[in-house]
Amino acid sequence: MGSNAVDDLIEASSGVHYSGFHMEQPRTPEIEQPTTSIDDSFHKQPFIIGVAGGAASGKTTVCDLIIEQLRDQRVVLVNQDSFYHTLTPEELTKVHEYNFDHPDAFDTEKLLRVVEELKQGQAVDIPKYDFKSYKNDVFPLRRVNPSDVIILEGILIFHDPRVRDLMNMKIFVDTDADVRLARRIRRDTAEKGRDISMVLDQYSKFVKAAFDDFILPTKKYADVIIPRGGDNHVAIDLIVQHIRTKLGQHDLCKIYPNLYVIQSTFQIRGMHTLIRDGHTTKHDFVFYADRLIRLVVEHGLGHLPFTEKQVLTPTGSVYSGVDFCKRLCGVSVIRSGESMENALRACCKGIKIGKILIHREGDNGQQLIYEKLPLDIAERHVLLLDPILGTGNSAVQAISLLLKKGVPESNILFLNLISAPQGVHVVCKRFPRIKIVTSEIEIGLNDDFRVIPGMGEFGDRYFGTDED
Ligand SMILES: Nc1ncnc2c1ncn2[C@@H]1O[C@H](COP(=O)(O)OP(=O)(O)O)[C@@H](O)[C@H]1O
Ligand SMILES: Nc1ccn([C@@H]2O[C@H](COP(=O)(O)O)[C@@H](O)[C@H]2O)c(=O)n1
Ligand SMILES: [Mg+2]
Repeated sequence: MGSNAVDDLIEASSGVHYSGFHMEQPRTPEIEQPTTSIDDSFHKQPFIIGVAGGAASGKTTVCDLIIEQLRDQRVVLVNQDSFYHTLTPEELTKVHEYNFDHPDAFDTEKLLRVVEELKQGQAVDIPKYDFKSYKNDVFPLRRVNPSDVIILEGILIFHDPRVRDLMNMKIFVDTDADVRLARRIRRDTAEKGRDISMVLDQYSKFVKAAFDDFILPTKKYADVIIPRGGDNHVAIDLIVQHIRTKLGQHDLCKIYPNLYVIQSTFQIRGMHTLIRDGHTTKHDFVFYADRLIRLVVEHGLGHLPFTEKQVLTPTGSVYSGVDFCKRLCGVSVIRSGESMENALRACCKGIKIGKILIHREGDNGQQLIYEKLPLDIAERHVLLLDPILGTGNSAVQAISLLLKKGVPESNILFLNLISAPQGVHVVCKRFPRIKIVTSEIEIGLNDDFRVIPGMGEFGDRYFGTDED
């Protein structure tokens, strides 16, 4: 990847470009401080999949199977059929001469507008097409919300390069012509109110030729070709696995391989929704923060080294497993980091936990006030605990202290609940060998260097010091 591409990625992943922002720099009035505002332009880009193939090849069936397997993701299916032009009264009188398999039969400009809006994070109204009346203005329109995954499906969805360019993954469903025709006869007679002779007539006049002239030539654009459509479970499993991997990756993970964002699920989103809600009670805040912390800790422990170990089970069989890394310690950044200690203790019996207190002076200065660390910390893997990574200033102080105590950089795992891109850049650039495990990446920082959207003062909400 060229340096320009990396810069572009950094800029995109930060929401705002902080080219003039350095942690050591005093905040001088003459330097205009960048502001990250929660504007509509920032949102995670959806993963867009295109599914093409001949009519009745099994495209919709394949899409349904992908959606079913991606059940904990927000997925929306957009059919190219919805963008058929409504026939004029004149065209309606000669409907048997109309070629529904030609690229001009579709309103591709409208399709592009709709997908662009969804990409921008806006809800859209999609027309509903009626195969019996040949109209696409059937009310009510289909309301579609922005989603993590958008699937664009249709016979000619790879035809227009502008639509193709929107796609992160292209799938071509490859089914023999005789199977397609047989399925088409069954489907169109059962569902579209046509008789066999009409279906065969349309097939020989338009469908077969259009497949050879327009659909088959787009097969070369596919990343994955699925023979046997919905019957090909191996292909569908592999596709779903790939989508999951891509969805779990924040853009920042592509820049910093040591940044790990735990894979989002509706459960995780739900817990975040609760702890971010300013109206959530202290009791609920603690409950859901604890659940999330436990997930982050468990995920973090997965990055520790292990040794292979075999044990004898009560049945007398050998089980080949692994032995946990024993030389561990936690270090919490007082005060918020202390909220993560219980989860660490619950996972690692008898773990030693040290403490660091860093005082924030104004918005920039960070001063180390107190430290109490195990004497043999240099021989241990350290799980550094702080629920929020904001500017990265405290993290840099804490990590610098651990390094001074002789802890190898690669033995430090920094665990937090939320990370601002600015903090990630600061920490990962300065300490490229430490690992950061977090549950969500934030939009950025506001004028006061507070994480947004954030969740307010974590320590106050967790320990109840914001209540009367
Ligand atoms: N593997 C399959 N075996 C049998 N019938 C199938 C299979 N895949 C799809 N069908 C049937 O064939 C018809 C066309 O499938 P569909 O998925 O709607 O294709 P497309 O969206 O490509 O037109 C549907 O009636 C569907 O139920
Ligand atoms: N009024 C219409 C519109 C389209 N068709 C046929 O539908 C096929 C595409 O839909 P798939 O779900 O099979 O991809 C295409 O072959 C058109 O001929 C139609 O018959 N009537
Ligand atoms: Mg279909």
